[in-house]
Amino acid sequence: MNLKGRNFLTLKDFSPEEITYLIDLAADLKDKKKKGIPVNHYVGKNVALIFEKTSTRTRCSFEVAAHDMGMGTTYLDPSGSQIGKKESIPDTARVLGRMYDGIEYRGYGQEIVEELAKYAGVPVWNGLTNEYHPTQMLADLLTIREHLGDYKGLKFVYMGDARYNMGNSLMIACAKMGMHFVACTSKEYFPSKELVAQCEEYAKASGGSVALTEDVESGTKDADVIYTDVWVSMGEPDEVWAERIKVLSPYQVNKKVMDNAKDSAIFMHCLPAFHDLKTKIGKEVYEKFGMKELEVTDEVFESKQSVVFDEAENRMHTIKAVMVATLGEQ
Ligand SMILES: NCCC[C@H](N)C(=O)O
Ligand SMILES: NC(=O)OP(=O)(O)O
Repeated sequence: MNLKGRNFLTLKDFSPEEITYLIDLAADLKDKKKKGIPVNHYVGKNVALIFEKTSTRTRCSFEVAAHDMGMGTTYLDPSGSQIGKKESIPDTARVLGRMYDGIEYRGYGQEIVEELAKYAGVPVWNGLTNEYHPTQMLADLLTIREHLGDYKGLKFVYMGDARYNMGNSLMIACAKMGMHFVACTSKEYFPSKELVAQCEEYAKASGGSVALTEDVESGTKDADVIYTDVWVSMGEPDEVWAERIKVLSPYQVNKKVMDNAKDSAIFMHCLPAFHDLKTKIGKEVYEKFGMKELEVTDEVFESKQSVVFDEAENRMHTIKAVMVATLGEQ
């Protein structure tokens, strides 16, 4: 399989075979790293990492993966560059494309990363936009495969805000890989009709399915995977907290939800998660709304069924695979 020169902007652009190839490659790179076998023949290559929103996992994954392979990295945050203020995206893309072998972008609208890719002339990797989070998908797919084996026929339930980057991307990933995706949430947080229709087409080809429900009992019954994400995403105004808590509280992942799923079910979350009072925002939310736990209870987060730190680790191995594949296996 040759993905050299390709951008990685959304999983919509990749066939199930290409996705499987990237996951296989990530599993191989992970195995090599664990055995201490170096994959460091990318010396002389350099990548630019643009973050217009904050990050722990994505930034660290790109940096560790690049450094493991002998590459140089430059981190650009919104305050440290001209991007979007003095300099347009097409100009930025053409400048960085002359110096770097690949560019990661995390920011707001998907159209920004698409425009960057149009002008850069080198592979561009989407490190999260409002609409999609494709590198997270590869980590999640690798994690599911490690814990549950084959994807085909698994019931995958996403609870919470299903019309944003994580809900959208997981629906695409599940539909492409033959899983039965269920968005279990209030109907105002269902994914868009257009994306649902597109995913139904993917599911037809893969043997999967897409369903939307407001009913927690039937939605989570016998699930293999229960997934959730923060109720308020980066870049959204603080004012939405009250409404989100009111509408999404019935869709919190708690013991009752996990007990309704299969005994073998796993709990997943892209992180960061609000499951205790150890964060600044968590404390503020508690003071304002009296909620100690939001999208997931501490009990579930810390349970044996929780695979959230496997997902976090797999961000690095899968991002390494994306870079290897699109820069060219050497
Ligand atoms: N770290 C991933 C966070 C995903 C979340 N929906 C956000 O956009 O903030
Ligand atoms: N899951 C994820 O994207 O984490 P960061 O926001 O820390 O990069």
